[in-house]
Amino acid sequence: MAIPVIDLSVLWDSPADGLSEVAQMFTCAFQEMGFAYITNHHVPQSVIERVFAQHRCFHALPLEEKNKIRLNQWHRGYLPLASYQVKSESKSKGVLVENTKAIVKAPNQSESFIINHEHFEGPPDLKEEELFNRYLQGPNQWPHGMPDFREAVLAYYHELKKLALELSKVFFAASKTDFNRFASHFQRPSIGLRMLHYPPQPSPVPEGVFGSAPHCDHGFITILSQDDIGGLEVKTPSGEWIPAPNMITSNGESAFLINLGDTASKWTNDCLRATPHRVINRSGRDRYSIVFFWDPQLDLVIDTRDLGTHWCPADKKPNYEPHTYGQHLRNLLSNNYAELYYTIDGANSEHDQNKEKDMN
Ligand SMILES: O=C(O)CCC(=O)C(=O)O
Ligand SMILES: [Fe+2]
Repeated sequence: MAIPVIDLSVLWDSPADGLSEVAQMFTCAFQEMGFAYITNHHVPQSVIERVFAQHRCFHALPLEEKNKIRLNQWHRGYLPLASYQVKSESKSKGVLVENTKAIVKAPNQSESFIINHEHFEGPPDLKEEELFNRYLQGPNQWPHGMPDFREAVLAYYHELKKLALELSKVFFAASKTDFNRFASHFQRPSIGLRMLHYPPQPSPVPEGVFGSAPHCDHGFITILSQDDIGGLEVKTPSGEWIPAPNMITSNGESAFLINLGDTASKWTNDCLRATPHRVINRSGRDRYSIVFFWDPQLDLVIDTRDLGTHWCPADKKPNYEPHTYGQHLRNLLSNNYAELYYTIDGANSEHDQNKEKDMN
């Protein structure tokens, strides 16, 4: 079983017909494999190459420099090598597919630089200082003296935002639902952009040690870009791990890999799949990837019924109770990351520091 390729050309060439055509390909891809390459995505190759060049420069900095911007309680900054171990188990279509505790024996063999949406992208009626303390609404951290890095990352970020919005329209077209009903929930999206460096893993790779342990993503849509080192693997519905290498199209452009997170899968009543994936870097070389997590506003209620009866017939009860995306995200992050967070003055943050705070 191969990872399908979705060519987005028709989306730009004839938007109305193109949308339903792409939505059909999207449905096929996500009912089955749960991963797809997208080509002709309109993100300039120069923007991708520039951000990867800067990505390498950042991770080549001395550890001391990177540690100055350690991951803070707004989930922004630098996460050192092997500091984080995946704990959440993975379900796909409601069925346990990765018993994480039994499989994972070591922290992820990767280091990351993470930015999220800019905190000033918050509700227009809130003052910045109020917003500052709200869940996940804080400032990004940037390495000192690297203006080119910041510029390259933000250029990439803004291109991917545009692309992700188009992919959201495809999701709603696949759900036979008018995107405009939800557009406002994507005006202040929850975005995570994670730039991962995977040093080569020793050979043979010990059992249970991963660059990225098997997991499903938690959110709505993920857009991944990677170098040509390989190492990413995707679990097929029949339980086989298959490689998901970088793909360069005939016009010399890098394709993106896209997948759905748990939120999208639950929203569709498990009809579309969130698929487990993992990274093992057996190449003997350094691997670099960039993951763009595109999620709705934290207060959006995820309710299958809001997508009509396309994914769940009227006479059936949906598999999940309605819940806000913020509740889901908070559970996930506090389960997996909270003890890693550093406050601005360098001390570890309280585990549940933000528990009682507002969700917006
Ligand atoms: O680095 C990769 O290729 C995948 C990383 C990933 O799956 C994630 O960060 O969620
Ligand atoms: Fe992932």
